[in-house]
Amino acid sequence: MARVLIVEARFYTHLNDMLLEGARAAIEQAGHSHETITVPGALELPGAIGLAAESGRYDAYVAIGVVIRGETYHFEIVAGESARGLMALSMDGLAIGNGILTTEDEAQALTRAKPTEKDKGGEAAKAALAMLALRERFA
Ligand SMILES: Nc1c(NC[C@H](O)[C@H](O)[C@H](O)CO)[nH]c(=O)[nH]c1=O
Ligand SMILES: CC(=O)[C@@H](O)COP(=O)(O)O
Repeated sequence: MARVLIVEARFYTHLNDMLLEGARAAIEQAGHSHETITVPGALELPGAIGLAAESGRYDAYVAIGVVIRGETYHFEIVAGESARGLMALSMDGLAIGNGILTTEDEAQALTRAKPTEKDKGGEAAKAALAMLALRERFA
């Protein structure tokens, strides 16, 4: 049984709850255990996963968050840098699923967050588990 850490940027509570539901269901259906920690925003996700990885307690990580375009260039920073940070951690060998939605509006985010629709939380959890399986295969 793998130990999966879900790291959630709690910026849009109602959307996060749906992403979390999907991620937890996917991990449980695969027979693994999970814990969840919360950070303020998507920019904190890579740093939090990096800190958690140093503990050696977890086998895989799922990053959950929602970034919705506003009026300024801030969207590009938050969306791009959070993904870049996760990618850097992946290249260091961590098994990570990226469940950060980056959308134009709330309607796009809602469709993607709902477990009964695009289920991006579940998709990210499955990606993390797939990367863990690959790591074990090449160990
Ligand atoms: N605008 C969004 C943010 N912004 C906050 C940053 O992620 C960060 O917490 C802040 O700059 C302090 O370091 N975060 C989201 O998750 N979603 C957004 O739409
Ligand atoms: C991530 C964003 O773009 C957003 O939340 C910030 O909005 P704004 O650009 O209107 O300050």
